[in-house]
Amino acid sequence: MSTNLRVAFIGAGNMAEAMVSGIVQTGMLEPHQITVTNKSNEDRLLELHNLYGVQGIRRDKVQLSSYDFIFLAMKPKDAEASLRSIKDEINKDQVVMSVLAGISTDFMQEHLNEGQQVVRVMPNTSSMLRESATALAPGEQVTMKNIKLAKSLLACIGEVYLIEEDQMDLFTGIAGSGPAYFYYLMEHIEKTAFDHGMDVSQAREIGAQTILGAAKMIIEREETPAELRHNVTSPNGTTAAGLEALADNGGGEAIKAAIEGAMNRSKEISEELQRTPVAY
Ligand SMILES: NC(=O)C1=CN([C@@H]2O[C@H](COP(=O)(O)OP(=O)(O)OC[C@H]3O[C@@H](n4cnc5c(N)ncnc54)[C@H](OP(=O)(O)O)[C@@H]3O)[C@@H](O)[C@H]2O)C=CC1
Ligand SMILES: O=C(O)[C@@H]1CCC=N1
Repeated sequence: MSTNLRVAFIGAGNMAEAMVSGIVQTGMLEPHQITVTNKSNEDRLLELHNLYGVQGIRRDKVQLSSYDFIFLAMKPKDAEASLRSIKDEINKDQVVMSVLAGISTDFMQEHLNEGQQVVRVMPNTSSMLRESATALAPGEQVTMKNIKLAKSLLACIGEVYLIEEDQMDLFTGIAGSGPAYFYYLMEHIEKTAFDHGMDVSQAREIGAQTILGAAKMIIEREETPAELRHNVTSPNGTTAAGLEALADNGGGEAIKAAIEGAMNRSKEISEELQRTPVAY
C-alpha cells in the first residue's frame, strides 16, 4: 500500500534509523515523505539521507505543520522539552507517536494542547529488518482512521500488537529491550565456543541459526515451548544435562529478573519524569 502520508521523526538515533529502514524497504512511503530531525548532529542527518534517501533537517529548521505523523524518538529525559517545543507548531489533525520508554499518553497529553492525538508505541531495533514486535496503545483522542493508519505504518516494521497501555511497561521488558537479551545470549555462546577452540564467526552463525530455528518452531508449530523443549530432551541425554546446568545456575530466574528489571525501569522512568520533569 502506498500513501501520501508525511512522517517526521524527532530524534535521529538508533531507533529512528531502524524504523526508517523498515518503512523505506516496504515502499509504503517514498523516502521524500519522511523527514528525520535531531538537535545538533548534522553529520548524522547526512548519513541517514545518504543511506535511505530521507530528508535530514535539524529540529530548529523544520516546520512540523505539514506532517501527518510525528514520531518522538529522543531519550525520555528530552521528551518534555521536545513536547513543549512542538505543542504550538502542530494541530489536532496531526498524530504524535512516541516510541519512548516510560512516556505515557497522559504525560504527552499534559504537555500538548488539549485534544491532541497521541499514540504510545514500543518497537524494537529489529525494525531494521522488518522483524520488530511492536506494541501500540492509542490515547483517548485518536480517531479510528488514524489508529488504522498508525497500525499499517507500524506493520512496515514487523508485527503489531494493539495493547492496553497498562501492559506497556511489561511489553517493553519483553520486546522493546528483548533483542538485547538474545544478543547477550549469543555473546556467551560465542565466548564459550571460542574457549573450546571454535572459530568465533562459525560459532556466531551456528548460534544464530539455532535461535532462528527455535523461534520459527515456536511460531509455526502447534506445540508449546515446554513441549518443544521436551521433544529435544532425551532421558539422561545431553540436553537434560544442559538444562540441569542452566537451572542450577539460575537460568529461569535470570530471564524473569531481566524482564522485570526492564519493566520496573520503564515504570520508574515514568515516575521520575512526573516528579522531576527534566532529569532522570
Ligand atoms: N534503542 C532501542 O532499542 C529502543 C529505543 N526506544 C526508545 O527510543 C528512544 C531513542 O532511543 P535511541 O534511538 O536508542 O537513542 P539515541 O541516543 O540513539 O538517539 C537520540 C536522538 O534524539 C535526538 N534528540 C535529543 N533531543 C532532541 C530534541 N530536543 N529535538 C530533536 N532531537 C533530539 C538526538 O540528537 P543529537 O544527536 O543531535 O543530540 C539523537 O538523534 C528512547 O526514548 C528509547 O526509550 C524504544 C524501543 C527500542
Ligand atoms: O534501553 C532502553 O531504555 C530502550 C527502551 C527499550 C529498548 N531500549
